[in-house]
Amino acid sequence: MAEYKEIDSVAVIELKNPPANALSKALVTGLNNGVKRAIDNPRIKSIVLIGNGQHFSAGADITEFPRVADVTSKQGVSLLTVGDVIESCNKPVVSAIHGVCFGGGLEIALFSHYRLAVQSAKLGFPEVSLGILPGANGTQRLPRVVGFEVAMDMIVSGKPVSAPQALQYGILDKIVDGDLLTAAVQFAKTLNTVPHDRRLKNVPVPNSENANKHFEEKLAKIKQKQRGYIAPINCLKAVKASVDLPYSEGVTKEFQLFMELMSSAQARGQQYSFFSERAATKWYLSASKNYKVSKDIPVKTAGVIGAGTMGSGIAVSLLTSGIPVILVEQDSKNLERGIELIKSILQGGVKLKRMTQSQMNQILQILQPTTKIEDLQSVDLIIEAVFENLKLKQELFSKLDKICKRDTVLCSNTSTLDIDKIAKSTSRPEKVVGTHFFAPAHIMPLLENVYGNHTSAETIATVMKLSKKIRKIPVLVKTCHGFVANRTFFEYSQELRFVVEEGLLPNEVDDILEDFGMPMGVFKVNDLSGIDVGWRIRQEQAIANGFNLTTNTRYINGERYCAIADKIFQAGRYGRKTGKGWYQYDKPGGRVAMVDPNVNNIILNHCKELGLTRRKISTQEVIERCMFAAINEGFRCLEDGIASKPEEIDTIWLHGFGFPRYRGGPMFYASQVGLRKVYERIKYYQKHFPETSHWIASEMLQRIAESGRNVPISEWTKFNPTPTSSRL
Ligand SMILES: CCCCCCC[C@H](O)CC(=O)SCCNC(=O)CCNC(=O)[C@H](O)C(C)(C)COP(=O)([O-])OP(=O)([O-])OC[C@H]1O[C@@H](n2cnc3c(N)ncnc32)[C@H](O)[C@@H]1OP(=O)([O-])[O-]
Repeated sequence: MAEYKEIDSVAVIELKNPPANALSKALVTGLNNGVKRAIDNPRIKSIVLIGNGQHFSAGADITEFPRVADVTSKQGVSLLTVGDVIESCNKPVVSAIHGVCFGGGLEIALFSHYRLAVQSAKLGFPEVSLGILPGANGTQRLPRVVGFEVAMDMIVSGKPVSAPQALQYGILDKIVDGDLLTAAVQFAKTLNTVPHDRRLKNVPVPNSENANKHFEEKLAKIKQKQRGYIAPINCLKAVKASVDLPYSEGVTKEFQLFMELMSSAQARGQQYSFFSERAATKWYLSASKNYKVSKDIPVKTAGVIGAGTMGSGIAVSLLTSGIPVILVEQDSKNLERGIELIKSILQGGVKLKRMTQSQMNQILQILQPTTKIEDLQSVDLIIEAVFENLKLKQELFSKLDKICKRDTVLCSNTSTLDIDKIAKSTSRPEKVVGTHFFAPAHIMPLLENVYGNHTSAETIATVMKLSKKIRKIPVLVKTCHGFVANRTFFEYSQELRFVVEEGLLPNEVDDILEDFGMPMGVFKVNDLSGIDVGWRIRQEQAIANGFNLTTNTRYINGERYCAIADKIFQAGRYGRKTGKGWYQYDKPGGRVAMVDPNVNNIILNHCKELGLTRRKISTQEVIERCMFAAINEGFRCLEDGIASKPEEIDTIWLHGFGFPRYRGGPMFYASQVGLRKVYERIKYYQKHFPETSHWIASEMLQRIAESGRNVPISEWTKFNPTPTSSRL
């Protein structure tokens, strides 16, 4: 766990806990023993701490966090005790850093007397994203090096800094070239004693004159931008304590704030999210087809068909990851519009200093716009982003099948359509796969990849690998209408339309959802995505299923239907783009949503026409109805084998719909409410709304709820009554 060796008069202690040298109890104990051994050996004059493998250390071992008592135990060796041993050691201790030096890893480095790093190293305190704060005195030590303002920014944002930036801030003493160990040992040999100011607890916080002002400003920003999150606030308070209190009292304050977070439900949700994102990327179809063994096809060039908002965003994601793109549109006018869109997205990146003008120009060099689909004949992968129409997509895929080389992977950016039906139009169904991007495609992190019955493991491996390359968080699901994202979101939003039909106004519903932690209420989301888009999808579905959908429709095949959205469409209110939808906007395309009495009239008249008596609906009822409807559908996705584990559903909601990270995702939220209660409430709503089939409880949910025990989320799939896939 921590390997000890001696190079001349220098003791080298190597942190070794693959893959990221997480500071488990065992590693911390090994480190402590190593430092003590070096202290006890009179031949040793200085000590180097270094990481084995790719990183110095990713910080405390998060897998040990559920056992809060272990992490904070005063017994045995903790990060704090080893930190004290390092700092008080009379032999100089040098941390030699490569890869990442995060969280507890950076705290170890700040207990050390000197810090060296290679150019590519990254240093930071990401604890805030796990719902906690740097609890091994990081909030009291970093400000003593970099000053209040920089420490506050680093700890509250959780964003790492590069080695050159860390050198500029004074976190590093030196950046070294060549072999890190050799350089660190050489450096350590030049050191004899530990000067007073090399022990950070002895040093005052520099540049803290305006701390009160910076604190207030930051607090206001957090409350606005990270509404509902408690960790950033406690991080901020802890850093402020470094200015307000002497070191010994500051660390006590840090401990108190740390413990508050550590025992919070938010920290549980955020830490679950960390692991669920990783679990979701691990796909498994069978022993011979899974993320471990299946090989991908390298994607050196790509094609994008359709240069609308989606296609342009997808092209930007590929281009900015260094993948040359051939962009195809049907005519030069649309192509020109797409190129302008791409340029304006890139220009936005230049404005935000995410890239330079010359980097933008280089990116544009690898974009090849064309109106000839034949130009795609030799690309490795194509993503189609044309209008959501099955016939259109089938025709396109059939054409691509004839044009492209045999091993080109054909992806559809469909958000609902059955991948098998698209694949059927080709002679290579094994190469056809869904890549469902979320708008805006160059920003939203989620990529819902969809496999059909014939999609090969090689094709899946290719899109999963590509997703990571283009900085997306991929989740693999099986094909069905709407996949996981839209299947679950549909039930959520449908239930909220019923709530409006029964008594609340759209803005009242949106306020409740935003207080719950959603970044935007569902009606604002509708306005953003376009009321006309939803209307068209409903109409297409109606036509496909052979019924007529009008503003008078109340039931479809005995199922309750709410036509208010259709009435909003009929009034020419298509959403933000027309300056009016569920809300009134400051201008077409504007962002400022205002309540519109005309919308309220449409709703009230609708209810009058149908003879519906409106009623008061509580916040609890709104949350239960939309969340439990989505959760029940999530369980059905598991039953149908569309999703293979709850973590996939949660990752989709976190990164596709901005579900609050501190709640973990809808399935995790259900686990926190308790599945017994969720099940009982679903049964209750089924009794009250018998004409809505999404209130028929999933059998899997029922089994878990009736098992009589609190089944952990990791064991839920064992209760699946109809596993349709062999996936784990
Ligand atoms: C009394 C008070 C005591 C106070 C104590 C508190 C001390 C401290 O302040 C708190 C912390 O340090 S909090 C910590 C603050 N630190 C952070 O928040 C850092 C979180 N980690 C990261 O940012 C990224 O994982 C890396 C950049 C390290 C690697 O990225 P990459 O190359 O894309 O790879 P990848 O796929 O991401 O990870 C590979 C594998 O490593 C696993 N794993 C990773 N870190 C782990 C950890 N700390 N632990 C356990 N496991 C960790 C990860 O799960 C995965 O496992 P799998 O089974 O293969 O799926």
